[in-house]
This record gives sequence, C-alpha cells and structure tokens, in this order.
Amino acid sequence: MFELLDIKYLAVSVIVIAILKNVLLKEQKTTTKTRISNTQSEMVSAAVIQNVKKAISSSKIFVAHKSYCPYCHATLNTLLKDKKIPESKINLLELDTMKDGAEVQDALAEISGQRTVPNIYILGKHIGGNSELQQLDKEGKLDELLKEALA
Ligand SMILES: N[C@@H](CCC(=O)N[C@@H](CS)C(=O)NCC(=O)O)C(=O)O
Repeated sequence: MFELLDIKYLAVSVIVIAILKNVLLKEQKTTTKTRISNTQSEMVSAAVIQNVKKAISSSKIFVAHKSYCPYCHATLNTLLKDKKIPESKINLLELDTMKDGAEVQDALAEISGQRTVPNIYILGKHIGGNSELQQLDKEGKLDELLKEALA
C-alpha cells in the first residue's frame, strides 16, 4: 500500500518537474529573442550614417533640431534673427517631423557622441548644442565662424 503511494508521488513529482522545466526553457528563449531584437533596433545602418556624414560635410551650417524644443528655438533665433543668417544657408533637419528622423538622431549620436538637439555643425566642425553655441557667441567667436562659413 505504502509503496504504491510512493510510486504515485514520484510519478506526479516527475511530471511537475518536467512541466516546470519546459516553462522555464520557453521563458529563456523569449528573453533571448527580445534581447536580440532590441539590439537590432538600436543599430544604425551604415548607409544612414554615411548620408548624415555627407549632409554635415556638404553644409556650411548644419542644425538638427525638433519643432517643440526650446533650446532649438533659441539656436534658430540666434542664427536667423540675431545673426541674420538666411534660412537657405542652413541645412535644417527637423527630426521630429521628417521621415527617418529617429534614425538620423541615432546616426548623429554615433557620429558626434551627442544625442540631444539642437546638434550643430559649422563648416563640418561639431559645435555641440545650444549652450555651446551661446558660449561661442559670448566669447565673441561665433561671428568669425559664421563669417567664414558664409564667405
Ligand atoms: N544642453 C543642451 C540641452 C538640449 C536638450 O536637452 N534638448 C532636448 C530637447 S528640448 C533633447 O534633445 N532631448 C532628447 C530628445 O529629444 O531625444 C543644449 O543646450 O542644447
């Protein structure tokens, strides 16, 4: 009688362990898949990086910005209103409204090490964001740079 019960318990235990093992294995597989797809979605394609580099190097002034960003508004105010740079002389990329803006932002982060906007380049040289632009202006170096860019 006892022996029969023991065998029953043993059989039930083996089944429970097998089910648990199966569930754990399935969970592990899903986690690995999620990690792989996350990595892939964070990758910027070489073609996009190449295109962004080309846009930077072929622009006298390059500003990646976002429509709602107050730092971007300050930068554009400085360049367009204070410094009277014609809009046609600035390569303006509005990342939140353009197609592929998120990818361009990823590429910019890769190229310049800066993820935030505005992301400013003058004559292919990375200036930084709005703080750096305003600092250059305070130091009296911005006018010279802009003059050189528009010469
Ligand atoms: N210190 C920076 C601040 C820029 C900043 O924080 N920009 C925000 C938008 S207003 C940003 O880029 N956030 C991340 C994002 O939009 O992806 C500067 O002066 O440019």
